[in-house]
Amino acid sequence: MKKQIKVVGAVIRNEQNQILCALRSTEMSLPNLWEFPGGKIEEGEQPEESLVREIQEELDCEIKVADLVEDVVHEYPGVIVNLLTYEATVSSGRPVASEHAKLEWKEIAELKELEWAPADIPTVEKLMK
Ligand SMILES: Nc1nc2c([nH]c(=O)n2[C@H]2C[C@H](O)[C@@H](COP(=O)(O)OP(=O)(O)OP(=O)(O)O)O2)c(=O)[nH]1
Ligand SMILES: [Mg+2]
Repeated sequence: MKKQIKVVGAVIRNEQNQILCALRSTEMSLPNLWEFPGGKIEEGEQPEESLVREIQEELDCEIKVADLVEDVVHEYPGVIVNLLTYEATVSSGRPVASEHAKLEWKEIAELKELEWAPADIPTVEKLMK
């Protein structure tokens, strides 16, 4: 059976209603694709807790997590990913990329111009509705 992983991603919005988009680096899996920053849920964690932890690790800032945006199951060649995306805002600090190649704040209308990781596309579509 294919490995299944549970992953959380943050749809971080600023005061101008822009969304923080993160480009995966060449050292990561799915290189050069855009994603909502986040990562794997660890044992015993609630998804919201994982997201706060992952954003602290990856972006060195604190977020406040709000509503669920999408719950997507996507089958990649080697793994099945269950991606939960949540609305979030920065509550302390400023996002700085430590693992990603870059971070960009984008207008909702600009999101479709980026090349997203496949599991993220339903979230992007939901945001554009
Ligand atoms: N974080 C995140 N991962 C995603 C998204 N879309 C998507 O397909 N993935 C995939 C890529 C990875 O195979 C998997 C987990 O992502 P990850 O590399 O961020 O995991 P992580 O932060 O826990 O990092 P690590 O411990 O494995 O180094 O989910 C997304 O929007 N955000
Ligand atoms: Mg990650």
